Amino acid sequence: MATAGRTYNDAIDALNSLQTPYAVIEARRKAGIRPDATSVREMRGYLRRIGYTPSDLDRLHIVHVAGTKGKGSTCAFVDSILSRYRRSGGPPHKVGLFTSPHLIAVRERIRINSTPLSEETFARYFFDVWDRLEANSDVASDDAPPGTKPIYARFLTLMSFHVFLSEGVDAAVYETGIGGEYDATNVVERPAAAGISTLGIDHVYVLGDTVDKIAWHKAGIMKPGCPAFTVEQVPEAAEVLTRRAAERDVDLKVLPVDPRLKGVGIRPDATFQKRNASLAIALAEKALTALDPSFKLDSACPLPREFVEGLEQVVWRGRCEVKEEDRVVWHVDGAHTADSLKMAARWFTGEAAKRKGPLVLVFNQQGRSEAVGFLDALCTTVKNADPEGVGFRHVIFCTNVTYKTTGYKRDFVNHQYNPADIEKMTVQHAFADKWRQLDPGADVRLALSIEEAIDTVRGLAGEAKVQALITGSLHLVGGALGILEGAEAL
Ligand SMILES: Nc1ncnc2c1ncn2[C@@H]1O[C@H](COP(=O)(O)OP(=O)(O)OP(=O)(O)O)[C@@H](O)[C@H]1O
Ligand SMILES: [Mg+2]
Ligand SMILES: [Mg+2]
Repeated sequence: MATAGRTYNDAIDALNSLQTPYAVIEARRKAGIRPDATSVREMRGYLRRIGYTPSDLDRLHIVHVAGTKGKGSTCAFVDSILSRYRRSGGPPHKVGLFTSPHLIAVRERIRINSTPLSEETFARYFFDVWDRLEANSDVASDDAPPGTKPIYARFLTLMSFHVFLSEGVDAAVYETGIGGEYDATNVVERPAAAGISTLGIDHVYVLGDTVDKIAWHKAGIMKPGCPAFTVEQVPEAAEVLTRRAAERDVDLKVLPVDPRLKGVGIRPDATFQKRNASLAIALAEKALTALDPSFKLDSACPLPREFVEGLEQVVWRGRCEVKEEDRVVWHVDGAHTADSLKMAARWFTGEAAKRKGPLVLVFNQQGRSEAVGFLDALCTTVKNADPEGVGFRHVIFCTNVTYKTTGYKRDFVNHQYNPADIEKMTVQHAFADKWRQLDPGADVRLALSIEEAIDTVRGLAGEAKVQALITGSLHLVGGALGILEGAEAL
Protein backbone atom coordinates (compact mmCIF):
# COMPACT_ATOMS: atom_id res chain seq x y z
CA MET A 1 0.00 0.00 0.00
CA ALA A 2 1.35 3.44 -0.97
CA THR A 3 2.19 5.89 1.77
CA ALA A 4 0.07 8.62 0.17
CA GLY A 5 -3.43 7.62 1.24
CA ARG A 6 -3.04 6.98 4.93
CA THR A 7 -6.06 8.56 6.49
CA TYR A 8 -8.46 6.94 8.94
CA ASN A 9 -10.75 6.07 6.04
CA ASP A 10 -7.84 4.40 4.23
CA ALA A 11 -7.10 2.42 7.37
CA ILE A 12 -10.72 1.26 7.64
CA ASP A 13 -10.78 0.29 3.95
CA ALA A 14 -7.56 -1.70 4.43
CA LEU A 15 -8.94 -3.28 7.58
CA ASN A 16 -12.17 -4.22 5.79
CA SER A 17 -10.07 -6.03 3.18
CA LEU A 18 -9.01 -8.38 6.01
CA GLN A 19 -12.57 -9.57 6.63
CA THR A 20 -13.18 -13.18 5.75
CA PRO A 21 -15.61 -13.11 2.82
CA TYR A 22 -19.01 -14.73 3.14
CA ALA A 23 -18.18 -17.41 0.54
CA VAL A 24 -15.08 -18.53 2.50
CA ILE A 25 -17.00 -18.65 5.79
CA GLU A 26 -19.67 -20.76 4.13
CA ALA A 27 -17.13 -23.13 2.59
CA ARG A 28 -15.48 -23.64 5.98
CA ARG A 29 -18.79 -24.21 7.63
CA LYS A 30 -19.67 -26.87 5.07
CA ALA A 31 -16.29 -28.55 5.51
CA GLY A 32 -16.71 -28.44 9.30
CA ILE A 33 -13.55 -26.36 9.81
CA ARG A 34 -13.53 -24.56 13.14
CA PRO A 35 -10.87 -22.45 14.80
CA ASP A 36 -8.25 -24.46 16.66
CA ALA A 37 -4.93 -24.02 18.43
CA THR A 38 -3.26 -22.72 15.27
CA SER A 39 -5.00 -19.37 15.74
CA VAL A 40 -3.05 -18.50 18.89
CA ARG A 41 0.21 -19.82 17.41
CA GLU A 42 -0.48 -17.67 14.37
CA MET A 43 -1.00 -14.65 16.63
CA ARG A 44 2.34 -15.33 18.29
CA GLY A 45 3.97 -15.39 14.85
CA TYR A 46 2.41 -12.07 13.84
CA LEU A 47 3.30 -10.57 17.21
CA ARG A 48 6.92 -11.45 16.55
CA ARG A 49 6.71 -9.90 13.06
CA ILE A 50 5.60 -6.60 14.56
CA GLY A 51 8.44 -6.71 17.07
CA TYR A 52 7.07 -8.15 20.31
CA THR A 53 7.09 -11.38 22.29
CA PRO A 54 4.25 -12.56 24.55
CA SER A 55 6.35 -11.65 27.61
CA ASP A 56 6.35 -7.99 26.49
CA LEU A 57 2.61 -8.08 27.18
CA ASP A 58 3.32 -8.60 30.89
CA ARG A 59 4.03 -4.88 31.10
CA LEU A 60 0.35 -4.26 30.41
CA HIS A 61 -0.92 -6.04 33.57
CA ILE A 62 -3.81 -7.36 31.56
CA VAL A 63 -7.29 -8.07 32.89
CA HIS A 64 -8.75 -10.63 30.46
CA VAL A 65 -12.50 -11.17 30.21
CA ALA A 66 -14.45 -13.91 28.39
CA GLY A 67 -18.13 -14.86 28.62
CA THR A 68 -21.27 -15.00 26.53
CA LYS A 69 -22.86 -11.87 27.95
CA GLY A 70 -21.60 -9.02 30.05
CA LYS A 71 -17.98 -9.09 28.84
CA GLY A 72 -18.03 -5.55 27.52
CA SER A 73 -19.95 -4.22 30.52
CA THR A 74 -17.54 -5.92 32.94
CA CYS A 75 -14.56 -4.52 31.04
CA ALA A 76 -16.09 -1.03 31.10
CA PHE A 77 -16.56 -1.27 34.89
CA VAL A 78 -12.94 -2.37 35.40
CA ASP A 79 -11.70 0.40 33.13
CA SER A 80 -13.79 2.95 34.97
CA ILE A 81 -12.51 1.83 38.41
CA LEU A 82 -8.88 1.82 37.26
CA SER A 83 -9.38 5.28 35.77
CA ARG A 84 -10.45 6.61 39.18
CA TYR A 85 -7.15 5.39 40.66
CA ARG A 86 -5.27 6.89 37.73
CA ARG A 87 -6.92 10.24 38.31
CA SER A 88 -6.06 10.18 41.97
CA GLY A 89 -2.38 9.75 41.14
CA GLY A 90 -2.15 6.06 40.25
CA PRO A 91 -1.00 3.47 39.74
CA PRO A 92 -2.11 2.81 37.09
CA HIS A 93 -0.81 5.80 35.17
CA LYS A 94 -2.30 4.91 31.79
CA VAL A 95 -5.20 2.54 31.21
CA GLY A 96 -5.90 0.68 27.97
CA LEU A 97 -9.25 -0.81 27.00
CA PHE A 98 -9.79 -3.24 24.14
CA THR A 99 -13.37 -4.27 23.38
CA SER A 100 -15.49 -5.67 20.57
CA PRO A 101 -17.50 -5.25 18.51
CA HIS A 102 -17.62 -1.51 17.92
CA LEU A 103 -20.79 0.46 18.24
CA ILE A 104 -20.27 3.60 16.21
CA ALA A 105 -16.71 3.54 14.86
CA VAL A 106 -13.91 0.97 14.70
CA ARG A 107 -11.54 3.21 16.63
CA GLU A 108 -13.64 2.90 19.78
CA ARG A 109 -12.36 -0.68 20.16
CA ILE A 110 -8.98 0.68 21.30
CA ARG A 111 -9.11 3.27 24.07
CA ILE A 112 -6.55 4.96 26.23
CA ASN A 113 -7.78 6.45 29.47
CA SER A 114 -11.30 5.54 28.32
CA THR A 115 -11.06 7.71 25.19
CA PRO A 116 -11.16 6.06 21.76
CA LEU A 117 -8.03 6.65 19.68
CA SER A 118 -8.39 9.73 17.51
CA GLU A 119 -8.74 9.07 13.78
CA GLU A 120 -5.21 10.32 13.23
CA THR A 121 -3.64 8.16 15.96
CA PHE A 122 -5.62 5.15 14.82
CA ALA A 123 -4.41 5.57 11.24
CA ARG A 124 -0.79 6.05 12.33
CA TYR A 125 -0.66 2.88 14.45
CA PHE A 126 -2.72 0.95 11.94
CA PHE A 127 -0.21 1.56 9.16
CA ASP A 128 2.73 0.94 11.53
CA VAL A 129 1.44 -2.56 12.09
CA TRP A 130 0.54 -2.98 8.41
CA ASP A 131 4.05 -1.98 7.31
CA ARG A 132 5.82 -4.11 9.90
CA LEU A 133 3.80 -7.14 8.81
CA GLU A 134 4.74 -6.49 5.18
CA ALA A 135 8.42 -5.81 5.92
CA ASN A 136 8.70 -9.05 7.92
CA SER A 137 6.21 -11.10 5.98
CA ASP A 138 8.74 -13.80 5.19
CA VAL A 139 9.95 -14.21 8.77
CA ALA A 140 9.17 -17.83 9.50
CA SER A 141 7.20 -17.72 12.69
CA ASP A 142 4.95 -20.31 14.20
CA ASP A 143 1.79 -20.68 12.18
CA ALA A 144 1.71 -17.26 10.55
CA PRO A 145 1.95 -18.16 6.85
CA PRO A 146 4.56 -16.20 4.86
CA GLY A 147 3.27 -13.17 3.03
CA THR A 148 -0.03 -13.00 4.89
CA LYS A 149 -1.77 -10.64 7.26
CA PRO A 150 -4.04 -11.63 10.13
CA ILE A 151 -7.80 -11.42 9.70
CA TYR A 152 -9.79 -8.40 10.90
CA ALA A 153 -10.22 -9.12 14.61
CA ARG A 154 -6.70 -10.51 14.94
CA PHE A 155 -5.23 -7.46 13.24
CA LEU A 156 -7.02 -5.15 15.67
CA THR A 157 -5.86 -7.24 18.63
CA LEU A 158 -2.25 -7.05 17.42
CA MET A 159 -2.60 -3.36 16.81
CA SER A 160 -3.94 -2.80 20.33
CA PHE A 161 -0.80 -4.40 21.79
CA HIS A 162 1.37 -2.11 19.68
CA VAL A 163 -0.64 0.95 20.69
CA PHE A 164 -0.65 0.16 24.41
CA LEU A 165 3.04 -0.79 24.56
CA SER A 166 4.09 2.26 22.54
CA GLU A 167 1.99 4.60 24.65
CA GLY A 168 3.28 3.25 27.97
CA VAL A 169 -0.01 1.80 29.18
CA ASP A 170 0.50 0.03 32.52
CA ALA A 171 -2.93 -1.58 32.96
CA ALA A 172 -5.05 -2.90 30.09
CA VAL A 173 -8.47 -4.50 30.02
CA TYR A 174 -9.11 -7.03 27.24
CA GLU A 175 -12.44 -8.39 26.06
CA THR A 176 -12.20 -11.65 24.09
CA GLY A 177 -13.66 -11.63 20.57
CA ILE A 178 -15.20 -15.09 20.27
CA GLY A 179 -14.71 -17.85 22.83
CA GLY A 180 -11.38 -17.78 24.66
CA GLU A 181 -9.14 -20.80 24.12
CA TYR A 182 -8.57 -19.99 20.45
CA ASP A 183 -9.34 -16.28 20.55
CA ALA A 184 -6.70 -13.83 19.31
CA THR A 185 -6.51 -12.19 22.74
CA ASN A 186 -5.44 -15.53 24.24
CA VAL A 187 -1.88 -14.89 23.08
CA VAL A 188 -1.66 -13.22 26.49
CA GLU A 189 0.23 -15.65 28.71
CA ARG A 190 0.33 -14.01 32.13
CA PRO A 191 -2.70 -11.83 32.75
CA ALA A 192 -3.02 -10.02 36.07
CA ALA A 193 -6.45 -11.63 36.33
CA ALA A 194 -8.95 -13.52 34.17
CA GLY A 195 -12.73 -13.21 34.48
CA ILE A 196 -15.54 -15.24 32.95
CA SER A 197 -18.88 -13.46 32.83
CA THR A 198 -22.30 -15.05 32.39
CA LEU A 199 -22.31 -18.02 30.02
CA GLY A 200 -25.12 -18.91 27.64
CA ILE A 201 -25.67 -19.81 24.01
CA ASP A 202 -24.12 -17.75 21.19
CA HIS A 203 -21.77 -18.30 18.24
CA VAL A 204 -23.03 -21.87 18.09
CA TYR A 205 -21.20 -22.68 14.89
CA VAL A 206 -17.76 -21.80 16.22
CA LEU A 207 -18.13 -22.76 19.87
CA GLY A 208 -20.66 -25.59 19.90
CA ASP A 209 -24.37 -25.82 20.56
CA THR A 210 -24.48 -26.54 24.29
CA VAL A 211 -23.47 -24.47 27.28
CA ASP A 212 -20.84 -26.99 28.39
CA LYS A 213 -19.09 -26.87 24.99
CA ILE A 214 -19.20 -23.08 25.10
CA ALA A 215 -17.86 -23.06 28.67
CA TRP A 216 -14.92 -25.18 27.54
CA HIS A 217 -13.81 -22.41 25.15
CA LYS A 218 -14.30 -19.57 27.61
CA ALA A 219 -12.41 -21.47 30.32
CA GLY A 220 -9.39 -21.36 28.02
CA ILE A 221 -8.41 -17.89 29.22
CA MET A 222 -7.55 -19.18 32.72
CA LYS A 223 -3.77 -19.47 33.16
CA PRO A 224 -1.79 -21.28 35.87
CA GLY A 225 -0.56 -18.85 38.49
CA CYS A 226 -3.02 -16.15 37.45
CA PRO A 227 -6.08 -15.36 39.55
CA ALA A 228 -9.39 -16.32 37.93
CA PHE A 229 -12.97 -15.39 38.75
CA THR A 230 -16.43 -16.13 37.51
CA VAL A 231 -20.01 -15.44 38.55
CA GLU A 232 -22.75 -17.95 39.36
CA GLN A 233 -23.44 -20.02 36.27
CA VAL A 234 -25.94 -22.65 35.16
CA PRO A 235 -24.75 -26.06 36.49
CA GLU A 236 -23.52 -27.45 33.14
CA ALA A 237 -21.30 -24.41 32.68
CA ALA A 238 -20.12 -24.29 36.29
CA GLU A 239 -19.03 -27.92 36.11
CA VAL A 240 -16.89 -27.40 33.02
CA LEU A 241 -15.27 -24.28 34.45
CA THR A 242 -14.38 -26.09 37.68
CA ARG A 243 -12.94 -29.07 35.82
CA ARG A 244 -10.90 -26.93 33.43
CA ALA A 245 -9.60 -24.82 36.33
CA ALA A 246 -8.45 -27.96 38.15
CA GLU A 247 -6.74 -29.28 34.99
CA ARG A 248 -4.85 -26.02 34.69
CA ASP A 249 -4.07 -25.77 38.37
CA VAL A 250 -6.02 -22.54 38.63
CA ASP A 251 -7.80 -21.42 41.76
CA LEU A 252 -11.11 -20.28 40.24
CA LYS A 253 -13.27 -18.21 42.58
CA VAL A 254 -17.02 -18.15 42.00
CA LEU A 255 -18.34 -14.77 43.07
CA PRO A 256 -21.82 -14.16 44.45
CA VAL A 257 -23.33 -10.71 43.97
CA ASP A 258 -20.94 -8.61 46.05
CA PRO A 259 -22.67 -7.52 49.30
CA ARG A 260 -20.62 -4.31 49.20
CA LEU A 261 -22.74 -3.25 46.20
CA LYS A 262 -25.61 -2.47 48.54
CA GLY A 263 -26.22 1.25 48.23
CA VAL A 264 -24.04 1.54 45.10
CA GLY A 265 -26.06 2.89 42.15
CA ILE A 266 -25.55 0.25 39.47
CA ARG A 267 -27.37 0.98 36.21
CA PRO A 268 -29.56 -0.71 35.17
CA ASP A 269 -30.59 -1.82 38.62
CA ALA A 270 -30.78 -5.49 37.65
CA THR A 271 -29.15 -8.68 38.92
CA PHE A 272 -27.29 -9.35 35.69
CA GLN A 273 -25.55 -6.00 35.92
CA LYS A 274 -24.68 -6.55 39.59
CA ARG A 275 -23.05 -9.81 38.57
CA ASN A 276 -20.98 -7.93 36.01
CA ALA A 277 -20.08 -5.35 38.67
CA SER A 278 -19.12 -8.02 41.22
CA LEU A 279 -16.79 -9.62 38.69
CA ALA A 280 -15.32 -6.22 37.86
CA ILE A 281 -14.58 -5.47 41.51
CA ALA A 282 -12.54 -8.67 41.91
CA LEU A 283 -10.70 -8.11 38.61
CA ALA A 284 -9.89 -4.48 39.35
CA GLU A 285 -8.60 -5.43 42.79
CA LYS A 286 -6.20 -7.96 41.27
CA ALA A 287 -4.97 -5.48 38.67
CA LEU A 288 -4.36 -2.89 41.37
CA THR A 289 -2.51 -5.48 43.47
CA ALA A 290 -0.39 -6.47 40.46
CA LEU A 291 0.63 -2.81 40.10
CA ASP A 292 1.15 -2.25 43.81
CA PRO A 293 1.52 -5.39 45.96
CA SER A 294 0.53 -3.45 49.07
CA PHE A 295 -2.93 -2.74 47.63
CA LYS A 296 -5.66 -4.71 49.35
CA LEU A 297 -9.42 -4.42 49.73
CA ASP A 298 -10.95 -5.46 53.00
CA SER A 299 -13.98 -7.58 52.14
CA ALA A 300 -15.63 -6.58 55.44
CA CYS A 301 -15.37 -2.83 54.74
CA PRO A 302 -17.35 -0.71 52.29
CA LEU A 303 -15.79 -0.29 48.85
CA PRO A 304 -13.31 2.58 48.49
CA ARG A 305 -14.58 5.79 46.90
CA GLU A 306 -12.72 5.02 43.64
CA PHE A 307 -14.60 1.74 43.24
CA VAL A 308 -17.99 3.29 44.00
CA GLU A 309 -17.48 6.21 41.63
CA GLY A 310 -16.03 3.97 38.96
CA LEU A 311 -19.06 1.67 39.10
CA GLU A 312 -21.64 4.44 39.33
CA GLN A 313 -20.21 6.68 36.64
CA VAL A 314 -19.30 4.10 34.01
CA VAL A 315 -20.30 4.91 30.45
CA TRP A 316 -21.06 1.97 28.20
CA ARG A 317 -22.92 3.08 25.12
CA GLY A 318 -25.67 1.16 23.38
CA ARG A 319 -26.68 -0.81 26.45
CA CYS A 320 -29.93 0.09 28.16
CA GLU A 321 -29.82 3.69 26.87
CA VAL A 322 -32.80 6.05 26.84
CA LYS A 323 -32.87 9.03 24.46
CA GLU A 324 -35.82 11.37 24.49
CA GLU A 325 -36.87 13.36 21.41
CA ASP A 326 -39.92 15.55 20.73
CA ARG A 327 -42.02 12.72 19.40
CA VAL A 328 -40.19 9.55 20.35
CA VAL A 329 -38.56 8.11 23.45
CA TRP A 330 -35.88 5.78 22.11
CA HIS A 331 -34.78 2.79 24.17
CA VAL A 332 -31.60 1.36 22.76
CA ASP A 333 -30.01 -1.93 23.72
CA GLY A 334 -27.62 -4.12 21.76
CA ALA A 335 -28.85 -7.45 23.13
CA HIS A 336 -28.57 -10.24 20.56
CA THR A 337 -28.88 -13.58 22.34
CA ALA A 338 -31.99 -15.26 23.74
CA ASP A 339 -31.05 -14.49 27.37
CA SER A 340 -29.92 -10.93 26.83
CA LEU A 341 -33.02 -10.13 24.74
CA LYS A 342 -35.16 -11.24 27.65
CA MET A 343 -33.19 -8.85 29.87
CA ALA A 344 -33.63 -6.08 27.33
CA ALA A 345 -37.40 -6.72 27.12
CA ARG A 346 -37.72 -6.59 30.89
CA TRP A 347 -35.72 -3.40 31.09
CA PHE A 348 -37.85 -1.82 28.33
CA THR A 349 -41.14 -2.71 29.99
CA GLY A 350 -39.89 -1.14 33.24
CA GLU A 351 -38.99 2.06 31.40
CA ALA A 352 -42.14 2.10 29.27
CA ALA A 353 -44.33 1.82 32.37
CA LYS A 354 -43.11 5.28 33.38
CA ARG A 355 -44.81 6.95 30.38
CA LYS A 356 -47.80 6.67 28.07
CA GLY A 357 -47.74 6.10 24.33
CA PRO A 358 -47.75 3.26 21.81
CA LEU A 359 -44.92 0.73 21.95
CA VAL A 360 -42.87 0.20 18.82
CA LEU A 361 -40.12 -2.32 18.11
CA VAL A 362 -37.25 -1.93 15.64
CA PHE A 363 -35.36 -5.20 15.31
CA ASN A 364 -32.73 -6.89 13.23
CA GLN A 365 -30.16 -9.58 13.52
CA GLN A 366 -28.43 -10.05 10.19
CA GLY A 367 -27.33 -13.46 9.05
CA ARG A 368 -28.73 -15.38 11.97
CA SER A 369 -31.86 -17.27 11.11
CA GLU A 370 -31.96 -18.72 14.66
CA ALA A 371 -32.94 -15.23 15.82
CA VAL A 372 -36.49 -16.01 14.65
CA GLY A 373 -36.71 -18.07 17.83
CA PHE A 374 -35.82 -15.07 20.01
CA LEU A 375 -38.88 -13.09 18.97
CA ASP A 376 -41.29 -15.16 20.99
CA ALA A 377 -39.86 -14.13 24.38
CA LEU A 378 -39.63 -10.51 23.27
CA CYS A 379 -43.26 -10.44 22.17
CA THR A 380 -44.60 -12.23 25.24
CA THR A 381 -42.57 -10.34 27.84
CA VAL A 382 -43.70 -6.97 26.54
CA LYS A 383 -47.31 -8.01 26.02
CA ASN A 384 -47.61 -9.51 29.52
CA ALA A 385 -46.20 -6.38 31.11
CA ASP A 386 -48.51 -4.02 29.21
CA PRO A 387 -51.57 -3.20 31.39
CA GLU A 388 -53.66 -3.00 28.20
CA GLY A 389 -52.27 -6.32 26.99
CA VAL A 390 -51.34 -4.87 23.59
CA GLY A 391 -47.56 -5.06 23.63
CA PHE A 392 -45.82 -3.70 20.55
CA ARG A 393 -48.37 -1.95 18.33
CA HIS A 394 -45.93 -1.50 15.45
CA VAL A 395 -42.98 -3.73 14.64
CA ILE A 396 -40.34 -2.83 12.07
CA PHE A 397 -37.72 -5.27 10.81
CA CYS A 398 -34.92 -3.49 8.99
CA THR A 399 -31.52 -4.36 7.53
CA ASN A 400 -28.31 -3.08 9.12
CA VAL A 401 -27.66 -0.82 6.11
CA THR A 402 -27.11 2.56 7.71
CA TYR A 403 -28.46 5.13 5.28
CA LYS A 404 -31.32 5.20 2.77
CA THR A 405 -29.30 6.50 -0.15
CA THR A 406 -25.61 6.16 0.66
CA GLY A 407 -25.59 2.65 2.12
CA TYR A 408 -23.21 1.55 4.86
CA LYS A 409 -21.07 3.81 6.93
CA ARG A 410 -17.51 2.65 6.21
CA ASP A 411 -17.02 1.35 9.75
CA PHE A 412 -19.95 -1.03 9.25
CA VAL A 413 -19.06 -2.55 5.90
CA ASN A 414 -19.42 -6.27 6.43
CA HIS A 415 -18.39 -8.91 3.90
CA GLN A 416 -19.36 -11.73 6.20
CA TYR A 417 -23.04 -11.85 5.28
CA ASN A 418 -24.62 -13.16 2.14
CA PRO A 419 -25.24 -10.09 -0.04
CA ALA A 420 -28.16 -11.82 -1.78
CA ASP A 421 -29.87 -12.34 1.58
CA ILE A 422 -29.57 -8.66 2.44
CA GLU A 423 -30.94 -7.63 -0.92
CA LYS A 424 -33.90 -9.98 -0.70
CA MET A 425 -34.36 -9.16 3.01
CA THR A 426 -34.53 -12.88 3.68
CA VAL A 427 -34.22 -12.75 7.47
CA GLN A 428 -36.46 -9.70 7.76
CA HIS A 429 -39.23 -11.53 5.90
CA ALA A 430 -38.76 -14.53 8.20
CA PHE A 431 -38.95 -12.27 11.26
CA ALA A 432 -42.08 -10.56 9.93
CA ASP A 433 -43.83 -13.88 9.20
CA LYS A 434 -43.01 -15.09 12.70
CA TRP A 435 -44.28 -11.90 14.35
CA ARG A 436 -47.56 -12.00 12.42
CA GLN A 437 -48.08 -15.49 13.83
CA LEU A 438 -47.15 -14.42 17.34
CA ASP A 439 -49.30 -11.31 17.30
CA PRO A 440 -51.84 -11.02 14.48
CA GLY A 441 -52.97 -7.64 15.85
CA ALA A 442 -49.61 -5.90 15.37
CA ASP A 443 -48.73 -3.70 12.41
CA VAL A 444 -45.62 -5.40 11.00
CA ARG A 445 -43.42 -3.64 8.43
CA LEU A 446 -40.04 -3.94 6.74
CA ALA A 447 -37.51 -1.15 6.23
CA LEU A 448 -34.57 -1.23 3.82
CA SER A 449 -32.25 0.74 6.06
CA ILE A 450 -31.88 1.85 9.67
CA GLU A 451 -32.53 5.44 8.62
CA GLU A 452 -35.81 4.42 7.01
CA ALA A 453 -36.87 2.55 10.16
CA ILE A 454 -36.14 5.60 12.30
CA ASP A 455 -38.10 7.88 9.99
CA THR A 456 -41.01 5.46 10.05
CA VAL A 457 -41.07 5.45 13.85
CA ARG A 458 -40.97 9.25 13.99
CA GLY A 459 -43.94 9.28 11.62
CA LEU A 460 -45.99 7.08 13.95
CA ALA A 461 -46.11 9.65 16.74
CA GLY A 462 -49.52 11.02 17.54
CA GLU A 463 -50.63 12.85 20.67
CA ALA A 464 -48.55 10.69 22.95
CA LYS A 465 -44.88 10.11 22.31
CA VAL A 466 -43.99 6.82 20.73
CA GLN A 467 -41.96 4.54 22.98
CA ALA A 468 -39.57 2.68 20.76
CA LEU A 469 -37.21 -0.18 21.52
CA ILE A 470 -34.30 -0.70 19.13
CA THR A 471 -32.63 -4.04 19.74
CA GLY A 472 -31.37 -7.34 18.34
CA SER A 473 -27.97 -6.34 17.09
CA LEU A 474 -25.13 -4.09 18.12
CA HIS A 475 -24.67 -3.11 14.47
CA LEU A 476 -28.27 -1.96 14.33
CA VAL A 477 -27.96 -0.07 17.60
CA GLY A 478 -24.66 1.57 16.65
CA GLY A 479 -26.03 2.63 13.27
CA ALA A 480 -29.16 3.99 14.95
CA LEU A 481 -27.19 6.01 17.51
CA GLY A 482 -25.04 7.40 14.71
CA ILE A 483 -28.21 8.63 12.97
CA LEU A 484 -29.93 9.90 16.12
CA GLU A 485 -26.88 11.84 17.27
CA GLY A 486 -25.34 12.74 13.91
CA ALA A 487 -21.92 14.32 14.18
CA GLU A 488 -22.04 14.16 17.97
CA ALA A 489 -22.00 10.36 18.00
CA LEU A 490 -18.70 9.22 19.56
N1 LIG B 1 -24.53 -10.85 32.78
C1 LIG B 1 -25.44 -10.73 31.81
N2 LIG B 1 -26.40 -11.66 31.62
C2 LIG B 1 -27.32 -11.54 30.66
N3 LIG B 1 -27.41 -10.48 29.82
C3 LIG B 1 -26.49 -9.52 29.96
C4 LIG B 1 -25.46 -9.59 30.95
N4 LIG B 1 -24.70 -8.48 30.86
C5 LIG B 1 -25.20 -7.77 29.85
N5 LIG B 1 -26.28 -8.37 29.30
C6 LIG B 1 -27.11 -7.92 28.17
O1 LIG B 1 -26.31 -8.10 27.01
C7 LIG B 1 -26.14 -6.87 26.30
C8 LIG B 1 -24.69 -6.77 25.85
O2 LIG B 1 -23.86 -6.57 26.99
P1 LIG B 1 -22.28 -6.53 26.84
O3 LIG B 1 -21.90 -5.64 25.74
O4 LIG B 1 -21.72 -6.29 28.18
O5 LIG B 1 -22.01 -8.05 26.46
P2 LIG B 1 -20.81 -8.70 25.63
O6 LIG B 1 -20.51 -9.99 26.32
O7 LIG B 1 -19.69 -7.75 25.48
O8 LIG B 1 -21.52 -8.99 24.26
P3 LIG B 1 -20.93 -9.12 22.74
O9 LIG B 1 -21.13 -10.54 22.40
O10 LIG B 1 -21.79 -8.21 21.96
O11 LIG B 1 -19.49 -8.69 22.73
C9 LIG B 1 -26.55 -5.78 27.30
O12 LIG B 1 -27.13 -4.72 26.65
C10 LIG B 1 -27.53 -6.47 28.21
O13 LIG B 1 -28.83 -6.41 27.66
MG1 LIG C 1 -20.78 -12.22 21.53
MG1 LIG D 1 -18.78 -7.09 23.67
